[in-house]
Amino acid sequence: MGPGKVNEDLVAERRKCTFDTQELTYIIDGGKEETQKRHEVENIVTSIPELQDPIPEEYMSHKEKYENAVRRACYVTKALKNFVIENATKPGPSNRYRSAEAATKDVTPMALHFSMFLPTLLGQASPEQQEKWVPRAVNMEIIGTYAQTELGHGTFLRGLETTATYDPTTEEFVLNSPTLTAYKWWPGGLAHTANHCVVVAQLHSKGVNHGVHPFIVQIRDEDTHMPLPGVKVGEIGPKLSFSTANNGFLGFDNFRVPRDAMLMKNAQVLKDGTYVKSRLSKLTYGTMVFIRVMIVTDMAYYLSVGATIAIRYSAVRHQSKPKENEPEPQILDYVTQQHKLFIALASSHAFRVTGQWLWTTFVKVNKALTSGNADTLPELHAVACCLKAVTTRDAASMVEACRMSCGGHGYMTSSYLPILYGITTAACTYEGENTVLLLQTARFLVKAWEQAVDRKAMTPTVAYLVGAGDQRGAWSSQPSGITRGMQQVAAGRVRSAVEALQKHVKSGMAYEDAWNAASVQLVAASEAHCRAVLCEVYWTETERLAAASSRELGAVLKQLAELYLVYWALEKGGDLLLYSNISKTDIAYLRDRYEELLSLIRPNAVGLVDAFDIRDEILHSTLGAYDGRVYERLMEEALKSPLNAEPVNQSFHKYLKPFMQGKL
Ligand SMILES: CCC/C=C/C(=O)SCCNC(=O)CCNC(=O)[C@H](O)C(C)(C)COP(=O)([O-])OP(=O)([O-])OC[C@H]1O[C@@H](n2cnc3c(N)ncnc32)[C@H](O)[C@@H]1OP(=O)([O-])[O-]
Ligand SMILES: Cc1cc2nc3c(=O)[nH]c(=O)nc-3n(C[C@H](O)[C@H](O)[C@H](O)COP(=O)(O)OP(=O)(O)OC[C@H]3O[C@@H](n4cnc5c(N)ncnc54)[C@H](O)[C@@H]3O)c2cc1C
Repeated sequence: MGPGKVNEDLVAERRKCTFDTQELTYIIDGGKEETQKRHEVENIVTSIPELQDPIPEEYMSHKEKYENAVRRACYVTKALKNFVIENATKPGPSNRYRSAEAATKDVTPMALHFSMFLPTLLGQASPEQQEKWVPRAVNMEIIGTYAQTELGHGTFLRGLETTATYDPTTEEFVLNSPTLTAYKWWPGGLAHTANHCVVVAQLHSKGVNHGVHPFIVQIRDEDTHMPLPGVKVGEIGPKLSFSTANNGFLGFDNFRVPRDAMLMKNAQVLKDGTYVKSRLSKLTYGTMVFIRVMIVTDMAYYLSVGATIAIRYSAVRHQSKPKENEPEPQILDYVTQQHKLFIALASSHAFRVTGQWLWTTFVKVNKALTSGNADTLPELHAVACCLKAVTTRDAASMVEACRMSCGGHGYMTSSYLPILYGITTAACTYEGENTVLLLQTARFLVKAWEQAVDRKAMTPTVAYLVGAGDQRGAWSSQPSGITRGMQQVAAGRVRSAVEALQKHVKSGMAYEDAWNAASVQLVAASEAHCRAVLCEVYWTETERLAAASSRELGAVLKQLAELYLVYWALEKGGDLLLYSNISKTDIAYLRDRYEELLSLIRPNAVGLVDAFDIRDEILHSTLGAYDGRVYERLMEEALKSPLNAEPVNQSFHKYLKPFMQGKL
């Protein structure tokens, strides 16, 4: 196989694909026009001459990696200015911004500017403040981040210690970090990239603490980039991944900012220090809801990357000889390999579809909020919390399964899978630690259960709870039957958790202690509810998409969605036996059907990942490139190791030789 030639296994795989991969690409991108725009963006990014690295990023020092990431981020952002502006001012799930991924293999130090700083200005600043700050932020005359988490507190926002005390004599807020644990800790880009940030601090005025509020704060001189007097800022050091994200710490010592640094769309402080309450205190948490909604689509993307790498590699890789007289099979032909990988493929579609649904819900709720109606906010918060938690947990474990499915080569950084795992698993913690978020959803479910028992009107995502305890109904192993079964599991789990909670309360426990005692069950109830939502949204949307697609593609889309449902029905077999009318025979049928679905998807596996249409320059993987030249690429990358620049390393003369000769 010469350079540039496509691996023959991949050629054969592509030949046997039964559907038009481009038709699916258009669906994934949200239409032909979106695919074209994404290609346009990618063409710009991949032709930036400055993006050719002198040596692979992995071999750079910590400091060099950061400097290189800043260089790349600047060239990419400059080249993509128009798209960046469009994306920043019209947010929503789109594959276009993925092209920014080409800026760095890891996370760009400008990520927080776009993902949280700008959205906070758009969501929390008054119209006058937006006029002042948004154009500067959009044009990147200033670079910002979102500084909320502290050394001492990330989850418990009411426990944050940074203070912003209003001084009416100068009409300024005085920012302070009264303790070590009050230092901001984690914000991306904070260390050496940002010169502004949104700081979340306890607002004190006229001697009263009004709780946490957001402030826009300049932390570095716009010209010299020196930290301003009273600001202590730096980097938090190496971590599992995010090595180029430039996460930082930040402390304040009597640092003064003008009154209008407080973002005043919701609550306000008047010149004399009078505090004007927000009509809804939780609006301060709005940026977090927005990001949690976006994360669901991020996870769809990360899974598409993991699946592309592992499935292409599995088509190229041959191993073992089950039949002595036949060639070694492609590892993709092992059903256990299909079991590891096809669920990642299906989950990517499930999360994309659900992410889109969640975004539509978010937009509707925000429209209602603008006209003063906050009735639907609790449901949005509840569903965004559990979807963020479950999709990040699934994505992290499935990306790790993709990595392990590539055997030893999956452990190579050049496969990209270790980096991808580091990025994906971070999402289980950031933007709300997963268990904490599931417990938020549980609060909503407990109330919803009480309403369902009283036969009150229910909001859409929990409507299935009404009457759930009365009649189980006949089991059906068809997709809509499985979806109903997952709802029965969720209802059963919610009921059990509520009963546990009530039992603890009746035994004399304080409600908070009873909550803690029942919390394992409460988390399980949230997960079950979330799975029911995922199954329903994915199947309903697949039926619509399949009906609007060619017969060939429609069939494949349905196989994938059914695989997702059957996989989770089997995973939750115990719960289904407890809470639905499924029988042992039904479970045996589902096992057979699962194997059948794996074999139906097998011929299209490579076509399905090709349809994700992720360019090699963005995939960054020796194992997953389109041409499948896996071994050549592994060797090419290995030869780039600085250790291979000389045949004998100086450590031999300095240490090894004297050591081996007993002269050390
Ligand atoms: C690239 C990576 C970038 C990463 C960036 C970051 O990580 S940035 C950092 C990201 N950091 C994080 O994500 C931090 C995670 N922590 C948090 O979000 C919050 O502190 C908390 C929600 C855990 C608790 O907050 P608390 O102690 O103030 O609240 P509570 O438990 O007492 O509940 C009171 C009521 O409020 C309701 N409610 C709560 N939130 C919302 C909302 N957003 N909307 C609407 N409602 C909401 C809740 O349902 C409850 O209603 P109920 O039942 O009474 O009717
Ligand atoms: C890669 C990365 C990037 C980040 N970027 C930013 C950023 O840009 N800006 C920013 O402000 N922050 C950022 N963060 C911080 C992040 O938002 C917090 O780490 C996160 O919210 C979790 O908070 P914590 O670290 O305090 O965890 P903790 O709350 O201390 O969690 C530790 C354990 O305690 C448990 N726990 C805590 N409270 C409860 C409870 N009430 N009930 C049950 N269990 C509980 C948790 O489940 C967990 O198991 C980032 C974090 C990471 C890892």
